This record gives sequence, structure tokens and C-alpha cells, in this order.
Amino acid sequence: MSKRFEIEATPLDGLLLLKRRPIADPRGSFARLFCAEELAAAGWHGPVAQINESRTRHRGTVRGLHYQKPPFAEIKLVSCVEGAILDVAVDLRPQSPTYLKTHAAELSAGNACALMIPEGFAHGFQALTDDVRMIYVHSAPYAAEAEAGIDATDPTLSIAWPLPVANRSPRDEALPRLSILDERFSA
Ligand SMILES: Cc1cn([C@H]2C[C@H](O)[C@@H](COP(=O)(O)OP(=O)(O)O[C@H]3O[C@H](C)C(=O)[C@H](O)[C@H]3O)O2)c(=O)[nH]c1=O
Repeated sequence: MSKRFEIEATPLDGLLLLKRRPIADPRGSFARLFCAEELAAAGWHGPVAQINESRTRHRGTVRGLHYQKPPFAEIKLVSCVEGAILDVAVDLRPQSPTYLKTHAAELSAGNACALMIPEGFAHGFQALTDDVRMIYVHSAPYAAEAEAGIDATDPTLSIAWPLPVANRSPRDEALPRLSILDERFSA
């Protein structure tokens, strides 16, 4: 089977950077966004529970940092299919060697990259262009009661957002900082 993704590790334990390998022809190209066989070998376990799309109008907008608490913790494959973003994952697993470490990667329609984010990570991104379109594949269903998050401007994380942080939702503006987060993610 010809591999449809180049998969490489990142400095965070279990967080993977995928690069799609489109098949081009004179009409254009065809690319796979998800492959159960290839991604299972890379660590995806569980179903494809949901596939979501988000659209972000303006560059500078930040969404996140979000995660779902157990038993709805999820693996997330995050792909940018229009525009460009800086994608950020934060390791919230107290037993992890990279606990509280962050990793950022530029994902764009142009570079065909995606992040496969294990359970126990918070995730967010900043739009680097207008008109960003994201596709998320989730291994667990959305559970509002399990939704949690961290302030994307938390100085403890000191995420170097490339643009001034803008257009956050009221919910994201009100997310707690690690210093007052009264519960750690327990995988
Ligand atoms: C995630 C999700 C949300 N919703 C509802 C809840 C809200 O009424 C509305 C927008 O949700 P939210 O403001 O959480 O959307 P984002 O800020 O883009 O959050 C998403 O993007 C960040 C960066 C992520 O990592 C998560 O995948 C996801 O939380 O859709 C659903 O109905 N189903 C879902 O699976």
C-alpha cells in the first residue's frame, strides 16, 4: 500500500506531524485527509466519532485552547484545508515527560500538513490568513459537559502567537489559566 502521509514525531510525546501526499494529475490533485490503516499504525485508536469543519473569517483570530475531559478525551486530527494557521498543542498529561510543554506548527492548504493530537492535550490555533477552513477528525463524540480549556494567552505557557490575539469567543476569553486550574488532566 503506498503511503498517503509522511508522518514525523514532534518534541512532544505522541504528538505527530503529518504531511499529506496528494496525487497530482493534469486536472489537479487528490489527497487523503484520514486513513484508518495508516493512522492506526501511527497510534490512532478508537473510532472516527465525528468529523467537524470550522471556518474563521479574519487573520489574527485565536480559537482554543480546548480539550475534553475523560471519559470523552479524544485523539484529534487537525487539518487546514484553506488558508494558513499556527496550530498549538499543549501536553496536559502529568505523567508525560513533556508535561506542560507546547508545540506549534504552521498548517496550511499549501503545505498539506496536519497534527495528530493524542488524548490529554489542549489544542488551539491562530489564523494567519483570512478565510481559514479547518477539518477535524475526532475519536470521541462532542460532549459539552466534558469540555474544558486553558486561556490561550496564559503566561505560564507563553505561546508566541505571531499576530496580535484577536476575535476570541467570550468562552475562550474566560478560560482559566493554569495557575488556577484546579484539576489536572488525568488520562
Ligand atoms: C467542538 C464542537 C463544538 N460544537 C458547538 C459548540 C458551540 O456551540 C459551537 C462552536 O464551538 P466552539 O466555540 O468550541 O468552536 P471552536 O472554538 O472552533 O472550538 C474547536 O476548535 C478548537 C481549537 C478545538 O480544538 C476543538 O476541536 C473545538 O473546540 O459548536 C459542537 O456542536 N460540536 C463540536 O464537536
